[in-house]
Amino acid sequence: MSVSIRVTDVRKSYGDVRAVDGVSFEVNSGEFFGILGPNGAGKTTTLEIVEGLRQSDTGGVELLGESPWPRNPKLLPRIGVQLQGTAFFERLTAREQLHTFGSLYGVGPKRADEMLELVGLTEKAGTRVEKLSGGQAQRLSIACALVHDPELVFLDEPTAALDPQARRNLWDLLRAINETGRTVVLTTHYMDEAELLCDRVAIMDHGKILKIDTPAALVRGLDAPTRISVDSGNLSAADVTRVADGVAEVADDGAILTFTTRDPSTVLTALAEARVLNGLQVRGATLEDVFLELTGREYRA
Ligand SMILES: Nc1ncnc2c1ncn2[C@@H]1O[C@H](COP(=O)(O)OP(=O)(O)OP(=O)(O)O)[C@@H](O)[C@H]1O
Repeated sequence: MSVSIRVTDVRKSYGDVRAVDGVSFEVNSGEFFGILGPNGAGKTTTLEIVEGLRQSDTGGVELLGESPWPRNPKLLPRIGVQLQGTAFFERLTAREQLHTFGSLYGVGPKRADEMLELVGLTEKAGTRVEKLSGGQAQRLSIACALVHDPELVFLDEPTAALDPQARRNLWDLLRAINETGRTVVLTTHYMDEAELLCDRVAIMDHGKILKIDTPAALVRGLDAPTRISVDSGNLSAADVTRVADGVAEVADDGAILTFTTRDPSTVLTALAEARVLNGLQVRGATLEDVFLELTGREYRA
């Protein structure tokens, strides 16, 4: 497997703020790689340094075997960058926007129209960019990042501010892009998005990478108990401990009774026999629990 991106001990400060504080990671060719962290974690700054849009204070970046800084024109046709807060040319239609972007790379109008189709915007081809919805604008900006068929795509919080349906549609699109063999690097502050899309995730906070692994391995590494909840009213917290051995952290908020166990089979069997499974929800650990374990605090995007 070849390495597309190699980042070694990169640092960047803005005055007193250490935005990126000794970050190292590698991204393999064809991988879907995520940088996950709350607001201000340093994701965008890291990405901009890797893309060659920003100079690091110290440390090294190798992008497709080249140095992205100082600005490296050889890399431009090979990478696609979708920026946070899309900057479109004003007063152009979606199609004109994409044709203009394409022409900067010597890409003809046919390919630009194919991209419009790929992101599901053919019907909006004649609509001015300022009239597009948030989700449509995000998809157009992704089409702009892909129009020259780059082998590596960077997406900075592509689903921020989208409604749940639009996010899901965009996830399908991003998956399809990765399945064509392109390397995708995405930043996000959505745990579920990282868990669902990424082959590997770097969890970032306060300018540092806390851990990198597959979402499954990160969660497995926690060895966390299973969380079970049922409607309260059918049994009290005291009943739970009586009904089933090995439960802990019993909490009743008046509507839902929640507790944890390391022996879900036995507990669920006991609850079923006691006929108190109404409203049952069973949840394993998530990346949210991983973040809590790593930082000692709840995740706040
Ligand atoms: N141009 C800048 N000048 C000064 N400080 C900056 C600048 N850009 C970022 N910062 C600061 O650096 C830190 C990291 O910011 P960055 O945008 O990289 O984080 P992020 O993880 O991408 O956050 P978000 O999810 O909000 O985009 C923050 O404290 C931010 O306020």
